[in-house]
Amino acid sequence: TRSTRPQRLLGAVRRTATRGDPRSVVRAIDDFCRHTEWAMNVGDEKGTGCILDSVVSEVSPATVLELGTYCGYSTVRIATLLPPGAKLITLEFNPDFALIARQVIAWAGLEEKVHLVEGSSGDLIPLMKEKFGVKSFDLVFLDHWKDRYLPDTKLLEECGLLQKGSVLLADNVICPGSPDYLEYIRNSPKYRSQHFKSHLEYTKVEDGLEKSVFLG
Ligand SMILES: Cn1cnc(CNC(=O)c2cc(-c3ccc(F)cc3)cc(O)c2O)c1
Ligand SMILES: [Mg+2]
Repeated sequence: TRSTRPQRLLGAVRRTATRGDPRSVVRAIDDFCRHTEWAMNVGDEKGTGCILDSVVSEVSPATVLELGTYCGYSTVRIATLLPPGAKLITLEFNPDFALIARQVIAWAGLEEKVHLVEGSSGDLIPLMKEKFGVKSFDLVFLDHWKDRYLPDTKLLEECGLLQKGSVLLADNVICPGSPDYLEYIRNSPKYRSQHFKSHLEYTKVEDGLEKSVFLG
């Protein structure tokens, strides 16, 4: 049967990226998605040097939560920039995506820094403290189902997983969009938000990321 897009993306990584070199893995996926087949990776405009990379470097987080692994592109981008000893927990609901992402993360040589957990964010977030020994997250990257951004943010608050200064960075707040999340986070006295205009990965379609600092 025909391969899936994530399988073809993994093939491109294996063919063109150097094992153990995360930058070459990111470049291989960007090249594949720009020239061969689009895929919903945050991409090199919202990723490269501008927003995602600069926020990660600025926060220099000890603990990161990523919601929505997909093929592991942003997982590799973020993990590459983490200080020694830092941990990234990434949640993926789709087992097929998770299987590909594990191989992409392994090819990049980042298994030590990344803990990929399969399951729904709604089920897993309440387990972060007891099962994963997390006190709180310094950075949360939201990139999963857009209608889960708001409920999962409220869940993170309720579970005491955000502390003063924790940063939430949400992809796709314009396209596909997450209007209820934007409405909440921009009007809540518990957050200070900033919008970074950009484009949908590998296209000219308007998109953007929302960076929100939890004020405690
Ligand atoms: C199935 N699934 C598993 N994970 C998810 C969560 N991610 C998205 O939905 C997502 C979608 C798009 C997008 C798709 C089609 C289109 F025309 C325009 C935008 C872009 C992104 O960056 C995304 O993160 C969906
Ligand atoms: Mg996205």
